[in-house]
Amino acid sequence: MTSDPPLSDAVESTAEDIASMEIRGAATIARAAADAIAGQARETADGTTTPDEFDRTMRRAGRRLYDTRPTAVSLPNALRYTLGRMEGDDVDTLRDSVLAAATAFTDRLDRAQNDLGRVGANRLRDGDTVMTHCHSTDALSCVEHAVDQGKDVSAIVKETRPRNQGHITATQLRELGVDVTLVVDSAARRYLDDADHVLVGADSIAADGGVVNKIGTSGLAVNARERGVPIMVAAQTIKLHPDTLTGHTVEIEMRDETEVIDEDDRADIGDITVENPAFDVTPPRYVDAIVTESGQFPPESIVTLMRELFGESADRPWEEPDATTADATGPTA
Ligand SMILES: O=C(COP(=O)(O)O)[C@H](O)[C@H](O)COP(=O)(O)O
Repeated sequence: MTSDPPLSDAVESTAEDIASMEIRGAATIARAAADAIAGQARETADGTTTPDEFDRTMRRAGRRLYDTRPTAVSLPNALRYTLGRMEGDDVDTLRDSVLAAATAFTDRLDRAQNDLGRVGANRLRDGDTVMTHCHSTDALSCVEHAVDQGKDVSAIVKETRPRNQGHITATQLRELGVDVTLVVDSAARRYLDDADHVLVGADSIAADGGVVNKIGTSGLAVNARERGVPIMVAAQTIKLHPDTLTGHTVEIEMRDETEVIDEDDRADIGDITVENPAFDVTPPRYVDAIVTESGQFPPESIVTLMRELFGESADRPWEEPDATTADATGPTA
C-alpha cells in the first residue's frame, strides 16, 4: 500500500501556526484555514493527480487543520464552506470549485465583520466606555464603526492572562484613536463602574445562546450583570456552532501549563497541579445582545438563525465520505 503524499506547506505551516497561536482569534483562524485549503487545492491539481486522489488529499488537509484547536467553530465552519462546495468530475473543475469557495468565504468574512460592526456601533453612544476581554476583531469592528460615526469611545482593556491578548487590543484601539486604560484581569470588577458596556467576541455560540469565549469572559459577565453593565457579544455567524443543535457540547481547549508558570518557578513551588483552560461558557442569561452581520439577537433567539443557516445538522466534509458521524463532544465549562 502506498503512503499518502505529504500535505502542502500552506496546510502544514498554517496548522502549526494555529496550534502555536501565531495565528489566533476565531475569525483569523477561519480565514487562514480557507487560504490553506486553497493553497492545497492549487498544489494538488498538478496534472498527475486523479479526481479521487484530489478528493482524498483535500479531506486529509481539512482533517489536519481541524485537529489543531478544538473550540473555535469558525475553523470547521470554514472547512464546511470550502470543502462542502468541492464538486466536479475532473481535477481542474474540482480545484476551481475549491478556489472559488475559498474566495467567496473570505469575502463573506470581510463583509460580515463590516456589517456587524455597523450594528454594534449603533449600541455605542458618544462618550461611552467599553470594557474588553481578550482580542476580538469582531468586537473591534464595532468600536471602529462607532469612531467612524464620530463618536468618542474610551476603553478599559483587560490584560487577559496568560497570553495577554489585551495588549493586542490596546494597540489596535490606540491606532483607532481610542483612549485606553489597561487593567489586570482581577481589577475588572473595580473598573466596571466606569464602563457603559462589556464588549467581547466569541469562539463559538451554542444553540441555547451560551457564549464560548476566552477564559474569564463568564466571570466578567456575572460581575457586569451585578453592576448593571450590559454585555454585548460581537460574533459573525460563522461563530454559530451547528453541532450544538443536536445536543453536542463545545470542547474547551486545555493548553500547556507552561503558559501559566515557567518550569523553574514551578520546580521551586513543588508538587502542584496547573490547569490552563483557554475558554469558558457564559450562560445566555448573562448576555444582553449577540451582534451579528444579520442584526442583533437576544441570546435565546440565536437558535432560529442557526437553524436557518445550517438546517438541523451540519456536514463534516473533512471526514472520509463513508465515516460515521464523529462526535463533537468533550468537556464543557
Ligand atoms: O477568545 C478569543 C481568542 O482566543 P485565542 O487568543 O485563544 O485564539 C476571541 O475573543 C475570539 O476568538 C473572537 O475573536 P474574533 O472576533 O477575532 O474572531
